[in-house]
Amino acid sequence: MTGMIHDASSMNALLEVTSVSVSFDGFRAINNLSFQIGGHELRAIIGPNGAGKTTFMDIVTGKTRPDSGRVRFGEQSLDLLKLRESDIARAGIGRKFQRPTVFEAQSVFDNLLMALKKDRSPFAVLRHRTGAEDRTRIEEIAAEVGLAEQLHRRSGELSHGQKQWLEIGMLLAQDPKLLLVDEPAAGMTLGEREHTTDLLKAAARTRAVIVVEHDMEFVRRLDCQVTVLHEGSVLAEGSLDHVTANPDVIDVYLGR
Ligand SMILES: Nc1ncnc2c1ncn2[C@@H]1O[C@H](COP(=O)(O)OP(=O)(O)OP(=O)(O)O)[C@@H](O)[C@H]1O
Repeated sequence: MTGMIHDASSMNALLEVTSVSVSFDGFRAINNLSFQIGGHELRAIIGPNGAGKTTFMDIVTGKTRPDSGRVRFGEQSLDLLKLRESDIARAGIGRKFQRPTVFEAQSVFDNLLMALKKDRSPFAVLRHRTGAEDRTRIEEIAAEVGLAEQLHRRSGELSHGQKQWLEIGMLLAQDPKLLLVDEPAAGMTLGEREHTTDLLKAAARTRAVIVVEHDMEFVRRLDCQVTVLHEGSVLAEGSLDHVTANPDVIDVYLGR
């Protein structure tokens, strides 16, 4: 039965990581890791410090090359290990780092416009007159991330949470098929966290979203499948209740 479930999911997988390992100075940060995610899925990745969460994202985005294993992406089953970081981004994988990197001197609108036009040269963006289509798309994205009322504010004036949403909006402007988000709840107020969960859930209706997060309450609110990493491998997978009831998970992660 397990085999059948595995085959069925692998047919629909957007990202398929198979038996990947990487060592740094003889230390195995990722150890025979396999992982899959479907096209319209929200997934949380949790695990203690040093479990390999960041290294996993580095491998998927092409920042780190594994020593062995396979990483396939998309309908054409692209071999990501053959692509450069920039080509992987262009193939549809967006990554949000913990610290927001918006252009603070520019308005929210201009930040979104720049993200929308990212594939064009900077000169083309400068010469380009914002058409009605761009304007509509920017307004849609702003509404989606909860910044519809802030479009003409300078980004530097936004709260920490709003800057994070703007950056998620900038990634959405690129229309990625897979979005990787690193600890989005860090430093946010309760209200901001709630809005962030809604936003990520909505984004995952039309794409795959992987959220790496330490905050269990936040993960609970995401209400999605959870993958627990430990020592560079998948220790458990399933609903949050399922994985937190797993004795191995309790031992290595929650029991500390
Ligand atoms: N470039 C590197 N050189 C040497 N060791 C590394 C390197 N990158 C990661 N490591 C080691 O690999 C292990 C996994 O690290 P990683 O940052 O992926 O874990 P993590 O789960 O993201 O941890 P955290 O929750 O603390 O961010 C750690 O022991 C780390 O020290």
